[in-house]
Amino acid sequence: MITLENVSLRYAKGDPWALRDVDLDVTRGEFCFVVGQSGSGKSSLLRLVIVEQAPTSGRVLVAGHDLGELPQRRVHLLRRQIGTVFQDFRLLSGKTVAQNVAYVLQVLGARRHEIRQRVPETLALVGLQDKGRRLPHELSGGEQQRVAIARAMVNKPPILLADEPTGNLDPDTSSEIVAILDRINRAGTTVLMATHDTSIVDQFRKRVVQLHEGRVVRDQAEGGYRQVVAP
Ligand SMILES: Nc1ncnc2c1ncn2[C@@H]1O[C@H](COP(=O)(O)OP(=O)(O)OP(=O)(O)O)[C@@H](O)[C@H]1O
Repeated sequence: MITLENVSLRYAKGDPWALRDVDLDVTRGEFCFVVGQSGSGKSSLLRLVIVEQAPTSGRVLVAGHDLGELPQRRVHLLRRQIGTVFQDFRLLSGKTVAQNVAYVLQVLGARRHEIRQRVPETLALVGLQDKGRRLPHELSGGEQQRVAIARAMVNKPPILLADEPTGNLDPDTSSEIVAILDRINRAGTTVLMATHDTSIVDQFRKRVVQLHEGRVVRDQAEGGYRQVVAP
């Protein structure tokens, strides 16, 4: 579903490498954490997948498309297949919860009856069926992040990217949010989540790809945040 082949990235000549010789293959239906210290390249990796950034060298394939060969006019079609969630929620403050979620479908030109059906369905998926008329500032941080997840999922993309989605949340709320991502993953969506939340990674035991100075230094099934070295 997401493949990086020998990918390196630096933002400008003379800069350090943000990513270096990265090989990664995330198959359909996987849940994969990308971990590493601040500046290790996690966000850069996600930016390549969403076509916000081209690699300096190497190949990136997403949902069967070689991004190096994807014409600019097709990029928006690929992005429709990728839901995104960020640390800072990025909701539209003047719109209600339901309007925030509906907006995506409106932009995609969905029919009104489809919007009327999909929005409550998706709010129920994240447990916010009773909060559709609230404004974002009337919600807790965890609830705002649920709205962001609903917005990301309302058009049923096969891929969900999450960049530090628990960065602004307390530990219990963080667990709830990742439990929702886990549920979405179990329903078939491929999830790639960048995080430096140690307890979340240890709790959920998914595939862990660890970056250090742009290189993959660990790729472990059901891993913890830190590699446990056998005595
Ligand atoms: N737009 C940019 N222009 C120039 N350099 C950048 C840019 N974005 C990131 N970098 C550099 O690329 C490297 C990797 O950064 P990146 O944001 O991918 O790391 P990260 O692991 O996501 O960090 P954090 O956890 O702090 O978000 C860093 O050296 C950073 O300074």
